[in-house]
Amino acid sequence: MLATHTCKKSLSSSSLLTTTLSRSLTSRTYALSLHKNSSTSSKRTKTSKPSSPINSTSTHNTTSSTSSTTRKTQPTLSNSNLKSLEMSKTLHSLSSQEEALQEHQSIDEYPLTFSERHAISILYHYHQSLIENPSYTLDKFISNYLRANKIGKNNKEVIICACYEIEKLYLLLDYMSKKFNFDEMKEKLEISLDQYINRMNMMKMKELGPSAHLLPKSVTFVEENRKSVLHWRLVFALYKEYFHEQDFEQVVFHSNHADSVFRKIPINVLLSCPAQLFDILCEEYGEEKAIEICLINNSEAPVFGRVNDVKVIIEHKSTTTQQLGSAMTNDESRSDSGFSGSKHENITPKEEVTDILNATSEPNKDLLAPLKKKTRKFLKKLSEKYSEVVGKITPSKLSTFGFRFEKKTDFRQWPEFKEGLFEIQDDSSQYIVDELIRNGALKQITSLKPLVLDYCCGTGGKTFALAGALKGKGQIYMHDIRLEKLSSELKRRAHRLGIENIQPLEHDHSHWEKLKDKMNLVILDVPCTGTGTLRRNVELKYKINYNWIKELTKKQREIIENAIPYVRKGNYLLYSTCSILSKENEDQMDYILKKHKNFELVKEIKTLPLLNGGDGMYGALLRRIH
Ligand SMILES: C[S@@+](CC[C@H](N)C(=O)[O-])C[C@H]1O[C@@H](n2cnc3c(N)ncnc32)[C@H](O)[C@@H]1O
Repeated sequence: MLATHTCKKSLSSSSLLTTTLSRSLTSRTYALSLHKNSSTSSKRTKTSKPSSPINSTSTHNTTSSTSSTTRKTQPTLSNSNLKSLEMSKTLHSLSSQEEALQEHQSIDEYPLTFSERHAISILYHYHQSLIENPSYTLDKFISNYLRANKIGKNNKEVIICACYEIEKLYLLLDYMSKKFNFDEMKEKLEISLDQYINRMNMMKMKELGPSAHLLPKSVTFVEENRKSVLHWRLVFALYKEYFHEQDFEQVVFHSNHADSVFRKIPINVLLSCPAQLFDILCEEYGEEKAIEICLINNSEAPVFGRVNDVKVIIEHKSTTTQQLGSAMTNDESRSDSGFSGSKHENITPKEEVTDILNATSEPNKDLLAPLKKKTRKFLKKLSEKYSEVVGKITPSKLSTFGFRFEKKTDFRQWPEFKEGLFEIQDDSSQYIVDELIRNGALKQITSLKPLVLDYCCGTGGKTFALAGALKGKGQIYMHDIRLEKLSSELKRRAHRLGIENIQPLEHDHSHWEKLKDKMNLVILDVPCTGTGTLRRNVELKYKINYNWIKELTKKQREIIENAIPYVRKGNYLLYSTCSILSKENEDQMDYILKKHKNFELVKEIKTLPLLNGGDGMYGALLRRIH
């Protein structure tokens, strides 16, 4: 979700310095304000010696230990003498630090902007928290962090992108930071960190005045974890030096550094791909293809949308679409989306929208062609309104309702998104729904009120993409082991997309028994390694190993066994993953076909992640013969 933010923004762009805090941390501005504000305290501390870069740390340490000692005794500080003693100590150390700071302004070669500091802080804390909670996702961690720190919109995008980019390359950056001699850089970073700590301490002391002994923990925390913070600063500096806003492949294979820096690094580390995963990819695809996949995993993930046919093509009463539609000719606007009037009156005439449900011919891509035409018309209007923000909006060549945004933005704020006229969904995921469900299973189902069970529904991605083909008929049962947690998001999303025929089914629901042998379609979008989506879930690759794959394939088989009894004779089962590993895909198909002789394979699709294209996915449609 967070990954929809742009990564093109420069980490050091001047827009980053717009917050009060970051402005006050810019060395030059800070020195100036210090000069103006500190004349009184300077007078009082004529005797204090200016410190060298090295003893500026010790000055700070003195301050810090004073404040932490004071913190411990704070409850007894009712005596006014004690208070003034404390205050004079604070002012004394404050002014000596000011002098030290002014002297060393020019040395800080690695000053950090507001966003950069937060990005480093996020990565550092995220890696710490993984020790206790290995399944914590970076997405979730960043959301929580940004909310807790009330980070504004402008800074958010830059912080998120920096975190994603660095995490993607972390194996390589970590290796470089440990194996290569970056002593000069390390030394400068150390000075920079000292200066940062000093500045923070002084700012806080000034802010707190007589209560300076209450110096916030965050600053002393940095000191206590100095080594780790320095490590992350080095990782960050290396990222900026070598990879930021540069083509990764060009840098590691073809740049001036390629020979001097990168040649000695093992290939999997160079690609920031853990050894086991790299071996698995090589085994399956050969080394050349494995390298290509890893390079794609290190590239920026494209953003695909899906035009919601439920609202845009089949029926509509949206004011936003009316606005978009008003740019069309009257004829177009009427036939394309029925932009006015009641829901049922506005279902596009049957002859115009292919009736996939009742079609009887063999699967044929052209069946979806009229829908594709309508999709393009809608996208044209969307482009006219937003091209300045998102660049080109290109219709997908693969899926019927899919399109790609050239640039990323916070689409979720657009009225068209809020009204459910489009959804964010990967192109390959849509392609599987088009080919195997819309053009496959649903076309063959004769029931006028089809029953569908989405057994691992998550927040409904696959199901919501097929819902338009049902045109409000039948029933979609939604199940997930985490249903309780997901159900509010599921309902909110369904409501936004205008889908009414869904029914969440709790695990212990009494209906389960009655549903056996009744489903026209069971969808099994099972939990998997996500090896087809690693550029979106950047931390995932570090978790993939043989053991986990073994556990997952076992779990997938259990889910298959649990769900198979619900398929009605003559009807369908869709098995899908966002993995590109045969153990989770073709091997599971072999397992089903061998164990359940009453099923036959109708069609299988596998995609690999593509630069500027869809993710790696697998889908197989099976039919229960008897
Ligand atoms: C790949 S995700 C599904 C994504 C969803 N179909 C979509 O398109 O957005 C897999 C889902 O399987 C669920 N799951 C895991 N174990 C399960 C089980 N034993 N039974 C049912 N669902 C399970 C997970 O909670 C997760 O939401």
